[in-house]
Order: sequence, then C-alpha cells, then structure tokens
Amino acid sequence: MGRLKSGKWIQEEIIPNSHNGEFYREEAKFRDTIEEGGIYPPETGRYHLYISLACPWACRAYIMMKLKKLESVITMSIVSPHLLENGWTFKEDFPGVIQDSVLNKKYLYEVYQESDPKFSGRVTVPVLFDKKTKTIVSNESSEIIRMMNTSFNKITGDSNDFYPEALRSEIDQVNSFIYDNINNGVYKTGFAKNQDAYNKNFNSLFKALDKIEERLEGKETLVGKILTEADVRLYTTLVRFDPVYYLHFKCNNKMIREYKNLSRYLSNLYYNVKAFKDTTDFDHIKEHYYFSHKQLNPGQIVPKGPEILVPEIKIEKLNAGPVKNVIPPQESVFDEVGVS
Ligand SMILES: N[C@@H](CCC(=O)N[C@@H](CS)C(=O)NCC(=O)O)C(=O)O
Repeated sequence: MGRLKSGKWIQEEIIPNSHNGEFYREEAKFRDTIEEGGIYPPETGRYHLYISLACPWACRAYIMMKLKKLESVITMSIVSPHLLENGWTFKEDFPGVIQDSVLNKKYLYEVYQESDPKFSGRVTVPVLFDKKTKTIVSNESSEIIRMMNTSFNKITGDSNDFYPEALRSEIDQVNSFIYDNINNGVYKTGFAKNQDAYNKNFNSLFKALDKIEERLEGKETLVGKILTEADVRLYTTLVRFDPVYYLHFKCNNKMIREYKNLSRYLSNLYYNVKAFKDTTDFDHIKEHYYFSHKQLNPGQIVPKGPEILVPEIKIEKLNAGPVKNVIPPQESVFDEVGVS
C-alpha cells in the first residue's frame, strides 16, 4: 500500500491514518459532477469507471451502473484484488481483471498522476475518469452513484430514481447512520490499533446492526417501499460481513446470518435483484482482504469458508414477499431494471 505525495508514489504502512489508535478515512479529493451544461456533460463513451470487485465503495457504483443500464454508456476497468506495495494494479494475477483500456497504465496511481501530476493523497477506487480531458471527475462513491442516478437519464431513457425527492431526507439520515457505524464501522473495528479503539467501534457497530435489524422488521428495503441508494450502500457491507469482516476485522459478535431480518433482507437483494448478485464476486472479496492486509494476516492465508456465502431464505418464508412484490405496480422499478 502507499500514497501519492506531490505526484510521487510513496510506499507506506499498510493500515494508514489513525488518531489514538482509531482508523479514519480520508476525504476523497476529486469531487466534480457530470451534468448538463457543466465541464463534464453527459455523453456516451466519454467516461470510464475504475473499480475493484472487492471494494464495498466501488461496488456501490458497479451496482448503480447495472441498475441504471449504464453499461453501454460508461466503460470500465477492474483492478487486481491484491493491494500491495504498488497500490491497486491492473496486473492479471487473478481472474477477472480488466486492463486499463483508456490510458494503458500498469498501476492505478498512474491514472491519478495523469489527472493531477502533483496529486497528494490516497489512491482509491472507485474512480470516474473523463477520457476527453484526461482528468478524474470523482473518486467519491456516494457522489458517483448520485450522478449515475440522474445524469444519463436522457441518454439511456431510464428514469428509475434511487434517490427520490420525497424520500431524500430519510435516505440521508439512514445513510449517515449506516456509513459511520456500519460501512466505515467495520473498518474502524478491524483497523483499530488498540483495545479501546476496537471496543468502542465494535460496540457501535453491533448496536447499529441491532437498530437496522429492528428497522427491517416486516420490510424489504430501508426507506419507503422501494429500493433506494440506501439499500445499495448497506448491501455492499452486509454481503462482505460473514465471509470477511466477522473473522478478518474481528467483528465477531454475530454473523449477519444470525439476524432474522438482516439475513432475509440480504438474501432477498442477493438472490432476487440481478444487479446485486451479478456485481458480487466472493473470490475477489476474500482474496483482497485476506491477502492484502499483511498486518492483520501475516501468512496471507485466505480462509476456505464459510461454505455458504449468502444463506438463501426461501421467499415463501418471508413476511412481506420478495422486493419486487412489495412495490405497488405504479411505483415499481424492478421490471424495468431487469429483476427476475
Ligand atoms: N470515500 C471513498 C472511499 C474509497 C476507498 O477507501 N476505497 C478503498 C478500497 S475498499 C481504497 O481504494 N483504498 C486504497 C487506499 O486507501 O490506499 C469512496 O467512498 O469512494
């Protein structure tokens, strides 16, 4: 692992950034927007998305790309799951890597250098890149998924809305609670450098999971009765929890499968909404975390289990039915987003 400092790649400690033993995530530095009339207007074939299939933040964007039918509009590269001394690379050392077809680089940090030769900061995925100006539009997943939700609607003709006006304040509240305690909470627990930092974040994580468990009683989605970006954001953490975070990040109070509602919710999204299952690659996920974080796992041994990655909860057992059935027909987005 490493970072760019004034445009130069510096190798550094594998678990970065802590205050009093507590991990903190650096703010993303590229924060532009694709919008009509802006410096980055919506156009077919102009933008490229760099992702890791292992990364929960990057996979938010990958899910949204599928939900919004953007695969023929935005091109994509997939990095190797191994995040080692050169950061993310396009090395074909694992099945599923997709080369950098835009700049032909070996390392993701070179994409950052291309955009800003003096860049200082972490080299993270996802990256939304503009081929025309050869600059990074955004490396902040929460903002990339918002752009995907609306900016290309005229091009694709797809107006499904995963951040509808009427639900925005509730979505924002849910997002912020889940980000701090769950999405980032698993990292703060796993990357804690002392017992106090670990205890504190472990407790907040499991308290938050209990709260969401309650919220999901009789519900298929987090906000309203439709699938929203809040579900996309929670899903990418939940699906990694049992195979990785429980063991690797010591988030071992309970597995997701031990929660009645969370496990039903996860199973429903994974098995019933194509965009979720199709963007979830457990080989990349397990390989990345266990092989890359040598400080947590010096032998780089990738555990074989769990045998069942996402327990399938039969639809007949659900209180409220599968996602697509709880949406009144006039509000349904699922037929159009290709859910089968
Ligand atoms: N705020 C960013 C966070 C992205 C992020 O931290 N990605 C991780 C992968 S899971 C990364 O690329 N880390 C590499 C590093 O920090 O060097 C977002 O949500 O887009």
